[in-house]
Amino acid sequence: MSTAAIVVNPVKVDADALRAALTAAEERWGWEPTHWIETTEEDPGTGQTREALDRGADVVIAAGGDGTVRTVAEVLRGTGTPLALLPSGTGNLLARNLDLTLDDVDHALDTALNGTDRPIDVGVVELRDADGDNRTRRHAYLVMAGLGIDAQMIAATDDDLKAKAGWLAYVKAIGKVLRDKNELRLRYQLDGGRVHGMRAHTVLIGNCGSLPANILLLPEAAVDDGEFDIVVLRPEGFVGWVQIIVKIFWENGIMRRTSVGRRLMGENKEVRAMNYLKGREFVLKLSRAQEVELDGDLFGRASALKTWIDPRSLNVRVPKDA
Ligand SMILES: Nc1ncnc2c1ncn2[C@@H]1O[C@H](COP(=O)(O)OP(=O)(O)OP(=O)(O)O)[C@@H](O)[C@H]1O
Repeated sequence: MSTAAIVVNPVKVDADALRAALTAAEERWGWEPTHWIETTEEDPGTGQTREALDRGADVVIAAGGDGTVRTVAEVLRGTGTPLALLPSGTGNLLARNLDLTLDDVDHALDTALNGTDRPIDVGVVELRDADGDNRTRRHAYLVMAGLGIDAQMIAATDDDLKAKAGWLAYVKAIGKVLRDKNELRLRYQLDGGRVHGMRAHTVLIGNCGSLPANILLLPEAAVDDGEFDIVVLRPEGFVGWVQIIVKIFWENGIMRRTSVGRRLMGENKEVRAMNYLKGREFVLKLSRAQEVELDGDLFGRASALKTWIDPRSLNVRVPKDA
């Protein structure tokens, strides 16, 4: 008989309801009782996932928000043991990008115990700390890494508003962050090529296309194409920001439905304030240290980073009919 382990963030999950649903799913599919392991503030999932692997779990279910999913995935990367998702945060970035059920616990558990495995790419990043002693920290991310305004936006986003208003909270945060002047000078190298220098406000490195707030910013990014899609935002002045916001709303179909939107976008959908790059390895050096964001959580300040794709290194459970 097979056994699952579930890594639960008890702050995010109704434990009694989940235990009952788990027992029913185990009975439906003939699985042994699931190992129930809770995260703590100090260890948000690393030790728990290692314990699940040590116990020989056939699948590890992450029950929590994007931070919990990222932490569990970081440990499962390269092991072959599949990750199943029981979305319970506000973002659910990976589940959205994989078109998984967001609000049906029984369906999510059926997928965990009786789904099929889909290999996806994982982003790996080495962050060089800002304090100059050249220490590096290595992390994995599933959806995106960001720095510049993106990370500041996450820091400035009010959690209550995020819960109530979804992506509107980010629009408010963009306004707040833009009041600071914070252009970065950066040097980057893509796939070992020439070193480029540029000024920018934000760099987003995407493994999937949908960002927090469920906004599609990187329409071509696919989770298993072995490549990142990178977008560098370098707007000049107010018009540049308007162009970017219009472009994002255009890609999401919001602007396309209005005549104002069609007029603003015009015939030519190229926006000079946005640069798109594609590659497997990206090295970035910054003129001053910046807060870095991985899958929507902040990871401290870094003055340089190197990131690469670990292709198809994580199995994710998806429904058999997906
Ligand atoms: N037992 C616990 N008690 C208090 N805090 C916890 C506990 N377990 C985990 N945490 C904290 O929860 C955070 C992770 O939350 P998680 O990613 O599950 O949800 P979230 O960030 O609200 O998700 P989303 O961004 O999708 O809304 C970590 O900061 C971690 O320290």
